[in-house]
Amino acid sequence: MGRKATQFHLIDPQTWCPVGIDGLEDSADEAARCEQNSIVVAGPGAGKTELLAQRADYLLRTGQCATPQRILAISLKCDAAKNLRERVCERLPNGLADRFDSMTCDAFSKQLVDRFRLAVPEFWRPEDDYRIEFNINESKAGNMISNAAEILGCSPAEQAGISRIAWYRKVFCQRLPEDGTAVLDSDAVQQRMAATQWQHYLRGKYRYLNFHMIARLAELVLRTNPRLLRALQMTYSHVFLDEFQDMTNLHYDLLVTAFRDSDTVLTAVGDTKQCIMTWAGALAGITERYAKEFGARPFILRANYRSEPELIRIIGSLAQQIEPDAIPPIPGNGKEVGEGQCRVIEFSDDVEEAAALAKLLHHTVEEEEIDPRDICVLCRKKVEAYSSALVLAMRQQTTDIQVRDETKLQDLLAEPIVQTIVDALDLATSGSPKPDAWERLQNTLTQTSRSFSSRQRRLRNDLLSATIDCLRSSLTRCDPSLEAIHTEIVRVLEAFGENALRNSFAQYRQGIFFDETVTKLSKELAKRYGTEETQTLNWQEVIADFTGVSSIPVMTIHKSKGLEYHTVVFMGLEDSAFNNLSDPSGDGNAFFVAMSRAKKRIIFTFAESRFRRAQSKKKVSLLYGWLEEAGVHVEKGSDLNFDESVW
Ligand SMILES: Nc1ncnc2c1ncn2[C@@H]1O[C@H](COP(=O)(O)OP(=O)(O)OP(=O)(O)O)[C@@H](O)[C@H]1O
Repeated sequence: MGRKATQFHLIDPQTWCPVGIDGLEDSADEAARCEQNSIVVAGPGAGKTELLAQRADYLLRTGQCATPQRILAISLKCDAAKNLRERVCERLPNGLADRFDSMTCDAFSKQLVDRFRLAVPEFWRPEDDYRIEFNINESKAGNMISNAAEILGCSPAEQAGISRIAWYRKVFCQRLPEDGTAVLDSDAVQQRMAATQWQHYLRGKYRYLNFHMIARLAELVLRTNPRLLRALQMTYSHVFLDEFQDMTNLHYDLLVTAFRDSDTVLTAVGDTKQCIMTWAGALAGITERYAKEFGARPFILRANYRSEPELIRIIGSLAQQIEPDAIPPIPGNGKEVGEGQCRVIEFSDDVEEAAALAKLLHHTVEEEEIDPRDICVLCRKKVEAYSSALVLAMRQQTTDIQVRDETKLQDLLAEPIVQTIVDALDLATSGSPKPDAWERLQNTLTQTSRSFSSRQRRLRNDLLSATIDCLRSSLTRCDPSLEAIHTEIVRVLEAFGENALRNSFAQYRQGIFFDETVTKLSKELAKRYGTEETQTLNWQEVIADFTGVSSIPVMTIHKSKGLEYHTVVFMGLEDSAFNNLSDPSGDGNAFFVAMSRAKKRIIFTFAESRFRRAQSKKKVSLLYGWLEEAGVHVEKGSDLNFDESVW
């Protein structure tokens, strides 16, 4: 079953052509082969992620990225990094795909800090047992100031005039000076408090860091260690930056230190209209700044390969509302006219809305035979609350298809060890062959045994096959207890070697994230297998329920970035769902992201009463106006006729 090591013959750049698609539009083809820093700006569905996957193929197959050099792809979210890695692995054989590292900005920063912790200047050096704490954030700045003031013995007057958010941003989002001791001695009280609070987190009783701090430490370790910096630049001949428009100043600063003025070639792709991270510090005007500071060659793509022509027309109209000089997209498949549907439906309340949507979704799956995973329900926020009535209404349909809040599991499902464990359980309990699962396990085996001899690799492969055989019988007898399920999971981890897994994936090298992930997975599986009312004692059902193969995902717009679906339903085009329409670059862009996830169909809903409260459309009239301008008018839910096809 194992794969043979394969020799690759490099191909001539002239003879390379895109893999798995008919072709690239001219400027995308040029960008895929470009030998200098570049910035590719394109609308939704233009194939920006696809272009990166094709460029990886080009660079590795033609030897432009020559052994032992590697490509580093940086995304903002785990599932985007996973999506890009999968697209590359689908195209390239193992020996080449191995040299493609796809990770989030946070994972990249953390990997640098963990691997080179001892090279961090002493004042800022974290202990090796630090933990990640998401609770260290701007909203806690007041507590941090009080804590630092208490340690320093500052008077209330000294704390009084400090603006909390500005202080937080200064302390945790600006470059660290190499010598922190000097800051502790400085006259500036805010700086002293900052250095004191850093020390509190680095050396206090509990050692916690957040990802802002980690990004800063990563930048510092590169800035203060030229040999390390050089090694990084020599390792990565090419760097890809996906969803560049959402990059924060922290991440941008890290990039500047890491790769500006080096031979590493950077390719950034992005779309300013999809920038929805302003709240998280996305850098205004980042594309212009990058183009200037990195001397990047610009490319503009016009095609939209995702959506049907009617939707592309509406997306083009919205794009021009957001950016008046936006270039209208053109259908990538050459279709001039075709399907595509955008509707806005107004309901009297959320119960009527849920009943109608349940019928529509049921119809889409059963009659149109659309895979539930190719449908998505979006909310601006509070997924659980917005979808609760729909969840109930779906349960009343005569179908197994359910909707489920994907926000809770999306990150867990994107974890490589979770995929590995689930694949092993699936292979052991399925009655049919699962070539994809086996292939993924083999890839993990390759990744975790890079430093092994071929004999050791063979042994590992045999151990994996034996583990799956063993699971086949042990799982059927497994007790419905958390401990018993955890034991089965540990068997899978042992087949790869826990240390080998930890060392192969940056996020698991340090701290407790590996153990936390395994525990979370055990709990999720146990919950479904047998410890609650929903127990099944049937592993295939447990796996299907956990991975959600037959459920329609509900998620926030933020989580849907980079994804695409046949049908998208956006629930709640209402004032209470949107906070910030006075600045259309926030909520307006989010609305644009939602609109552009659909391949064939998007429905927006409004409920006059939701959560038993009257809803209004005053602030969102901007968005209704954009739709109206594009020729999309509001329909009444009560006019829908479910006896005929409502589509
Ligand atoms: N050259 C191409 N030929 C055919 N299909 C393509 C091509 N490029 C991309 N696609 C397909 O179009 C869809 C959108 O591509 P992709 O996700 O790469 O776009 P994107 O620009 O990253 O989108 P977004 O920014 O909206 O998330 C995908 O299904 C992809 O497989």
